Amino acid sequence: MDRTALERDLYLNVLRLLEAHDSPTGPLTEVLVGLVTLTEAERAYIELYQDETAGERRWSTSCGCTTSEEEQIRAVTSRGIVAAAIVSGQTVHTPFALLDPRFSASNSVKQQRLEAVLCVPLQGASPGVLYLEGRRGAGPFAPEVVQVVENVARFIGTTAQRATAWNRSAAPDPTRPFRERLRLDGIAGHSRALASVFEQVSLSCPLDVTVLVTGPSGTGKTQIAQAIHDNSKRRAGPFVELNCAAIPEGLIESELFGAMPGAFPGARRTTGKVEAAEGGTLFLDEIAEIPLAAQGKLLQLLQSKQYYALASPRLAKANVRVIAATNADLEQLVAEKRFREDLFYRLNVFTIRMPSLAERREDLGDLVDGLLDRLAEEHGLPRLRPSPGFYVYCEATEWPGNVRQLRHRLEAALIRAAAEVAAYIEPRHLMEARQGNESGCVSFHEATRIFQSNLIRRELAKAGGNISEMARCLDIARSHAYNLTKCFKIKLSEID
Ligand SMILES: Nc1ncnc2c1ncn2[C@@H]1O[C@H](COP(=O)(O)OP(=O)(O)OP(=O)(O)O)[C@@H](O)[C@H]1O
Repeated sequence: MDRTALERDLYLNVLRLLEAHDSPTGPLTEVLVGLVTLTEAERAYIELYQDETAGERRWSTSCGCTTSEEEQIRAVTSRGIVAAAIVSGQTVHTPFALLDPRFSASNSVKQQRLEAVLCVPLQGASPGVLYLEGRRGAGPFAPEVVQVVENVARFIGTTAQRATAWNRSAAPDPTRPFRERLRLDGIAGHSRALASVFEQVSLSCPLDVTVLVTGPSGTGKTQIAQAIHDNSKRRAGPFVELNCAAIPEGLIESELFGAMPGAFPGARRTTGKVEAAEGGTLFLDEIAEIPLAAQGKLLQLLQSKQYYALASPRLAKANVRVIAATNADLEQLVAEKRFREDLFYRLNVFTIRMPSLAERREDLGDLVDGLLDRLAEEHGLPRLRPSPGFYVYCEATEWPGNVRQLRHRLEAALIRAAAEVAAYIEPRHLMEARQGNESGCVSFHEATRIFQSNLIRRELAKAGGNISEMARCLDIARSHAYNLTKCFKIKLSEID
């Protein structure tokens, strides 16, 4: 087909796109196919952003890209070429990015050995680009081709935005009404199961009732207790947590209610958690572990809002709201006479059950993003984005330890990826954690081995694969450096 015919077909597809009533993703892909054919580009890609920094991607679609090529393009988008196009509002065209002084220093440009790139900003309310890369026909994109691509970019911006709106409206977020009304900081997810937990939070938070949060370990019960407090009348007061499983049996009463001198040998006046939570919320985690003797005193506190500190003759008043949590079957414990029935009924006024991660797998993507952001901040590490394959891997994995296990595995993956100075977090960064024990934790020995392996890999890469040079930098004998390289199965051919 000659160029004029290709151009005509391309503009026809743009017109069809402008008329599309349902999801415009299909017609947009047709336009990209037309652009690739006309321009002889190897790949075409559209991306829209949250803001001008081109940092947070909102939506993208591509033609001629495998998933990993799309990932590679994203590496460029966040760093240089796309940012330059968006910030200047001008087309960026380079016949050879690798030799172009504007971009040649960029790691991603170097890694991909980028040649011809044409990047045109989209017209419309949100920043975005139309990005063409590679030339099957060699040489730069011809000026008349650049003109056509600029024409197309002028029209498709608004439609691409419609695609993002369509995607969002296709999957309404049931947690949204609650997020708009309540403070639910850092609780990631948009599943129906999570929305129904939020509904229970919204019902219980304005009342001063005792709440029992149940559900498997690591599902976020503590977070929900905090959310109830944050949205209650007591939010300006303290939120005091006591993990009943973490305190030795003999100390739990003094820990909870405080003690006076003489309560036990060497006892001084100590403030208990009940007093510390005055005016606020007392969160009793792992409530099933509270010894029977302390259960009676807790019942008295719940019934009369009064208690005795150890060895105190004075009945103290308490203005606290109690939230308790457990992953145990309290009814079973009651049947086994290991938990007081009257206390169980007192605690069980309003129950919120946290679903396991298996019951809300659609939250995995949100959890991965939210946890990685938080972990990067906590450790002062770069906010590395996961590759699309990473999400797929997480979704295909069982998480018996729920969000806690996911968090630990992500933490290890982020640390590994950052140590490697990787562009993305990839499934292999997670997979190494499989060498950890069944609880998902990595032992000290294993963590040290992983650290050493990453260090050798990195230093070897810096030394251009030269073991003697790497040994000199690390101040170790060459034979030792060689053995380490062998022991960690590092292939010199993989080092670039
Ligand atoms: N929806 C969520 N969004 C973000 N982080 C979460 C979410 N749910 C749990 N987490 C994180 O997972 C970890 C475990 O959560 P949490 O301690 O609240 O679980 P738990 O159910 O109280 O566990 P346990 O029964 O062992 O006490 C915490 O680091 C928490 O921040």
